[in-house]
Amino acid sequence: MATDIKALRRDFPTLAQIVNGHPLVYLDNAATTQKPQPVLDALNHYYRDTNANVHRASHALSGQATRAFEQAREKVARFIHAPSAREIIWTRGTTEAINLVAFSVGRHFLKPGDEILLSTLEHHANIVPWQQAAAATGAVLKVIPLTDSAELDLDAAGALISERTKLLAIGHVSNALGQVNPVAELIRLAKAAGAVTLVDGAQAVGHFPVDVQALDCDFYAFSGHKMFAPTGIGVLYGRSEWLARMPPWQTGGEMIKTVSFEATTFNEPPFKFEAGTPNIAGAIALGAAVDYLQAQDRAALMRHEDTLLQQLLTGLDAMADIRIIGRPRAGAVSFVMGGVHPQDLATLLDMQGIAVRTGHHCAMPLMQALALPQGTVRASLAFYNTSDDIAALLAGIDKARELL
Ligand SMILES: Cc1ncc(COP(=O)(O)O)c(CN[C@@H]2CONC2=O)c1O
Repeated sequence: MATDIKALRRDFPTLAQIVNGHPLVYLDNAATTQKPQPVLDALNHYYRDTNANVHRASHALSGQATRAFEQAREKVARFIHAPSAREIIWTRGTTEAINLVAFSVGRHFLKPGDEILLSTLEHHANIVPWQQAAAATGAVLKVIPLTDSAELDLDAAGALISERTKLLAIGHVSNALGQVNPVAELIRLAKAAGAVTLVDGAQAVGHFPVDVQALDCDFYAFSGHKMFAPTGIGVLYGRSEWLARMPPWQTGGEMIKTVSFEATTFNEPPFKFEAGTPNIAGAIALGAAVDYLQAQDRAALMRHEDTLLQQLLTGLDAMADIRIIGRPRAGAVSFVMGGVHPQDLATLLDMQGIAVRTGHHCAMPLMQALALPQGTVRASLAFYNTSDDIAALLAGIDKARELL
């Protein structure tokens, strides 16, 4: 049965807008995705019907809120095939998830001379926390270079991995170039050297199924707002053996067992890592986003997205003044138009109702490596985009060219 994309689009109210006198063509999904009505309803239902704080329930509303909150955790565990919901920690997003590991693993277990292995493709959220951990511990960063086609150089990665490699932090999908990294192979190589492995999955979970057990990573981080859920809620999956060893990174209420002025004992994971009142509505709505995705034929949606990607790549390739950067395979396509500042092109596209992103995409080291000081124009897809959206973008570029 073909997936009816036009019917799915009706689930996303924001897509029906008119922008600058034109129907919205939303191609900035790598920045944040739109939210389906069931996710919006879940937010509203919590605040309208079951609003209460969670855990330590002493009344009916709090019991309902706690059950919904913990059911959402169970849903996320199943969504990424984690062995247990106890390995699912709610965070504000990918950035906070990575900071948690950089603090509770990096700063507590790294020693002078230890090596943290990153890649040139990383988002700042998967660079700066490790830089801070290295500065605090005397560990050093090692960076996997790019090939001539701007892809991660797996051979170079193998040569960089040694007994000094104590932590690998790698993006699953590049937010800037839409490249899918060989994370399973990198994890295998790093684990063989005895390293801890973290995957930044921000740009993966909204596009294809993720299986943390198949990947065999120790940590997997992602944001709800990249997978059709609200902002301010994200997930850190952590292998239970590591969560048991890690000290808490924020302290206060919820994350304790006992407190006295003499000493404090901490709660068990995941609660040890969830200090204070959590984003209850966000977590429940993330659970609703998981339900929504799992009710779809995700293989069909992936085929649809890939068809759109090929349509876009073919159209851009046919333009003599457009250069596609890298080899995009999921979500995002970055390109430059000869001699035109990316923002100038994006502004002319916005005037036609077409939303794209420009600049360094929080990947300054990547732009430096690619000698793109002005960054790129990035169009990024989701399953609710259509062939008409791609055609509108390509026509919009042609029209912008006439105005430049
Ligand atoms: C690969 C990757 N890692 C980490 C993050 C940080 O996520 P949070 O902001 O949710 O913590 C992002 C955000 N993507 C940025 C946000 O806007 N445009 C982007 O490409 C990302 O794409």
